[in-house]
Amino acid sequence: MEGLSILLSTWKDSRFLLPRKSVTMILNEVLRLYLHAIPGCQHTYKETKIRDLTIPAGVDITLPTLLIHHDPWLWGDDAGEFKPERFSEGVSKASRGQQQAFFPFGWGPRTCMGQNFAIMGAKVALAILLQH
Ligand code: HEM
Repeated sequence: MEGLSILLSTWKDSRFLLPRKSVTMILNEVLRLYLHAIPGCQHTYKETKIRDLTIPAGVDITLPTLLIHHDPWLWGDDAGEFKPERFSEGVSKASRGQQQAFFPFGWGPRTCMGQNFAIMGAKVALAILLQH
């Protein structure tokens, strides 16, 4: 699967060619603003240290993805607006250098296993929508 640009390039009218980078920007912005997935929840089975933070055993930990994805300090005063162009120079530039502020699929060893499958499905859906 070569992504939306290939799918649409089979269409004769070049007005509908959407660069692959733009597709990524659009999907990133959708995942940033409208993520309704329940954030991953992890559990400490023993006392756990993360730098200078000590978390006792038996704690459920989750991150407020939606709040972080909407934080004006990270994303700017237009954090609530749909602006795919904010991702034109990558995630880091869009989020004041805080690459880890964007985590629609979680992070680390328990990151979403279906991430690539989900993105591919979204690209196909977008292509079908645009074709019609
Ligand atoms: C846009 C769509 C999706 C989003 C936003 C999403 C998001 C997430 C998030 C936030 C987690 C938790 C990660 C963590 O605990 O740090 C997760 C886990 C997981 N996701 Fe997804 N997901 C999506 C689609 C899918 C699809 C399509 C599949 C399967 C085909 C899938 C399979 C899984 C599995 C198996 C896990 C558990 C991984 C583990 O605990 O090791 N996800 N997903």
